[in-house]
Amino acid sequence: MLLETRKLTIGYGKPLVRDIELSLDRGELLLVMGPNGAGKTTLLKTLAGLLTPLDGHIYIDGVEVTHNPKSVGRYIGYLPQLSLYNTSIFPITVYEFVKNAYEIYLKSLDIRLSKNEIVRRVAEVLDMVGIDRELWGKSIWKLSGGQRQRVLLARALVHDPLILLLDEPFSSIDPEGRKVFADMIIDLKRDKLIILTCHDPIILVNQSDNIMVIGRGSYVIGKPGEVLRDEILRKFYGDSIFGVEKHIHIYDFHS
Ligand SMILES: Nc1ncnc2c1ncn2[C@@H]1O[C@H](COP(=O)(O)OP(=O)(O)OP(=O)(O)O)[C@@H](O)[C@H]1O
Repeated sequence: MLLETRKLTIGYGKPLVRDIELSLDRGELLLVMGPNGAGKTTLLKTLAGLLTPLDGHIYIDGVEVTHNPKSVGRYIGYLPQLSLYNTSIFPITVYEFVKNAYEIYLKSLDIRLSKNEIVRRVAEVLDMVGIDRELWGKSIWKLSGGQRQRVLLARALVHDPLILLLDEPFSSIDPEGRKVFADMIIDLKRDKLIILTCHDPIILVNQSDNIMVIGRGSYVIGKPGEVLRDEILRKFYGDSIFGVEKHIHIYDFHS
């Protein structure tokens, strides 16, 4: 298994969700759902080594990484929630944003590449996510929401990680852009494990192997058909769930 957790308890001082047991492999897509404040971002940050779990264990490729965040870096690409990037702190171009992240990664692992190799990889990954070359010199704060998400995806992908953690990647993307972004994710899924938080599972439900719903201190995980059921979702979302024929809709008050 590429990523496993045993009795993982996440939270800030006091537990948000206890005893999370995950067993996930390459080529899989896990959608993580749950109401606002349930702990979705906290889970992703904990798996990314950015937060220390309150209890339990995380294994990548069979090796325990729980208290060794440095060892997680090469495996994981993390796309944070866009809201974190809404304010411009300092001016940085699209190209520099991805290049800086790559250089920091290489330095952290003491990997030496030539300038040309770095330039080639950054160009390759920006092309891969479909960012036109005329945008490369533009400040990332001047991009549209959808373009910025692509740049964040490029940054998450630049070191070719096996695990991609995507925190609400569809926020601020219009329906057409969502479809394009979803197709990119489906393509990446071929040789990676992807864990993605979202409020509306519909867009990727047919490609997901498992769905996890977290909330009220607990969680459930299973095949989409086992989890996306009225009585299960009602447990986590209460009355904000309503079923219409075979579709389940969730009110998204997030934005
Ligand atoms: N740095 C922090 N310190 C203390 N508590 C925090 C911190 N960050 C988040 N929290 C709290 O932890 C809980 C879970 O937050 P988290 O961001 O993981 O939820 P979420 O499920 O991702 O929510 P959303 O759907 O709104 O993004 C919330 O109650 C939040 O206020």
